[in-house]
Amino acid sequence: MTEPLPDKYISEDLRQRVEQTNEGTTEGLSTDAVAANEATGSPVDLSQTIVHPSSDPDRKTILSLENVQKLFPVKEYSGLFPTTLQTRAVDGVTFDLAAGETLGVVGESGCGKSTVGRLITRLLEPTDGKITFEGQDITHAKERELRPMRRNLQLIFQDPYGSLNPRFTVQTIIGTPLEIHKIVPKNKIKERVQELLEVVGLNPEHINRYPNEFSGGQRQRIGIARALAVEPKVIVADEPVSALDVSIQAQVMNLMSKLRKEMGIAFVFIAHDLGVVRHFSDRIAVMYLGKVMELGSRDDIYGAPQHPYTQALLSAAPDLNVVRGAVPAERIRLVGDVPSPIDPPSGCRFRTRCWKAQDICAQTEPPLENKKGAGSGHTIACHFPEINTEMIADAEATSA
Ligand SMILES: Nc1ncnc2c1ncn2[C@@H]1O[C@H](COP(=O)(O)OP(=O)(O)OP(=O)(O)O)[C@@H](O)[C@H]1O
Repeated sequence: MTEPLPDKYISEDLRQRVEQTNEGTTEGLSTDAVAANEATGSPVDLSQTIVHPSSDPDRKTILSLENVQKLFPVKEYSGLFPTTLQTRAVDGVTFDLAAGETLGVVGESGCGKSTVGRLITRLLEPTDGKITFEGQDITHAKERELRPMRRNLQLIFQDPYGSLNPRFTVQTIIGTPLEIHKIVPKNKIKERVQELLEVVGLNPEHINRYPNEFSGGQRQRIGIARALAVEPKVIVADEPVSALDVSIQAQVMNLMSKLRKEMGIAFVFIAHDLGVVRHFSDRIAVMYLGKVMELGSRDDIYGAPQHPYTQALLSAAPDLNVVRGAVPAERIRLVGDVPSPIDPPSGCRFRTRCWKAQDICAQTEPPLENKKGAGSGHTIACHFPEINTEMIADAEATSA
């Protein structure tokens, strides 16, 4: 059974923040749902408890990206002299994140998900666009200005092996951020590290162990404890469970679900697996070749997806049991490879693999906007979106 975190784990600052974050929310994540699923080891089913802050005007925006772009210079050696080209890793991404909300970011390998994560945490500086955190423009903030903000913008890495320094003990790994950000007095650091180990389900007596003395799942828990230590407002989790065994994945996901509610943390959850994202996210952004193709609530994306690319991704994952009529009964098979981000197609980037593409798709880039039949806050970048007519018919029949 998952108990709520004891009072000692939560500072007064954090408690007030959690109360503010949860104010005006219809319902939060049920820890019972987490507990029930922990017993079976399966991922959490949030179907009855999900919160959609996007449709909740009381939730305040904590982070926003406006038309953010990141170009990486790459050298090409085709002629006598190398030419410098640009990889358009992220090319005009816009979204907001509300306090306490979880936004899932999905898409195939190379679509720019990790780059978005690194831009948000300002490990990378955007080439263009604007990033705002709590109303403050941090797009080009220098390291000195970023330092106080780093506490609030934490990153959990994909690789639990490479992300922990093998020469440091757990006490140093988790204790250093506590010391740098002066979270607790120096003489209380050890005690606090032990509390954090308990919070993430590790033995506090293992405080003097080194990373190589833990399993992959345990190391990821250490990474989570390190991120939690500074009581952040936003955590970017970049494929946090993809390197773990399936049974361990469920445990780590359940732990993060519990913590995000009880500590009021907003998450940007990056994954290529639509199944993992579904269980963890309030809203989902589907990316393709550096762009967001579709953005909507969990119900929008899994119940009434309108972008052909989202439909193709869902259609390739029959285990997801999406809503009837949400995707064509016959599996959609995407042909061809993802084009190079150095020279993406004109107009709609997905058009070279899209079965609905017409001339306009090569000429005009479709904006990410609300379309007919889509709920409020559900935006789609497509000239020919698919509408779930069965769902609309059902809704009309119910209201008649
Ligand atoms: N430092 C870099 N220099 C040059 N190109 C880069 C750099 N980092 C990323 N890229 C390129 O930018 C594009 C997006 O990369 P990114 O890692 O963000 O994708 P991703 O969706 O996270 O992929 P994956 O799921 O495989 O991690 C890729 O084409 C990648 O090769």
